[in-house]
Amino acid sequence: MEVILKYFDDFSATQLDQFGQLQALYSEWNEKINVISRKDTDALYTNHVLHSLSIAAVCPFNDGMRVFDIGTGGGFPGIPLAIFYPEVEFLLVDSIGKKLKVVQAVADAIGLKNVKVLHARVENIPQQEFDFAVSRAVAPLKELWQWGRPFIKKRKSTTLANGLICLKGGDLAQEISESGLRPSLWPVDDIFPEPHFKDKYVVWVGK
Ligand SMILES: C[S@@+](CC[C@H](N)C(=O)[O-])C[C@H]1O[C@@H](n2cnc3c(N)ncnc32)[C@H](O)[C@@H]1O
Repeated sequence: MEVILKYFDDFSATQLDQFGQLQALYSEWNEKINVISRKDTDALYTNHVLHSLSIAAVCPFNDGMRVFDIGTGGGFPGIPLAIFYPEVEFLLVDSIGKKLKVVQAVADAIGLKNVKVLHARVENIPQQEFDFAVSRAVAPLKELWQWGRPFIKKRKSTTLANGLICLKGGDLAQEISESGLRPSLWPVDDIFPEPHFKDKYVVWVGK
């Protein structure tokens, strides 16, 4: 938990309590349903919570926005972002129902009111409007954009135009070239200088 307080110092008591409960909740649930690598549960706050919050550091969301998380798995980046932005509405989508059971249980346990989960392949979700799609470790950029784009309202409502913000690692040159897109990239270790974030990027594509 200390690692997130190194970088953010204005959380409310509710947010501190919610972030603080994640360790025990994910340790308990991960024993039953594997949603994060077992070796990672000890590093939950760096590898999962802070990593998710790099999206908030790059692109501040406004109150009232709607954001969907493509392939949220156990709730990343959606759950940390929903704690961070209590006035933003989040839809967390995954095709594996048992993972969403964990997400719903965590959201209920910490009293998150701005999160809904949807068990579906993202290609099949009913048409609706969002300001941003977020995603981590799900699919190549080309596919993420094909899936997310139809749902995103075209407008500039914050410092970046509405679009897709995803977390990716490694050498992205080929993936970007195959996508035919011109995304902007921010190295996560420029935002949060922690060794775990070497070669990890926040990637934004605007609509
Ligand atoms: C490697 S996991 C990453 C989970 C989470 N985003 C994280 O970073 O911890 C990929 C997740 O994407 C989901 N997924 C893959 N393709 C999907 C699709 N087309 N629609 C919905 N979920 C999908 C999988 O079920 C899986 O839970």
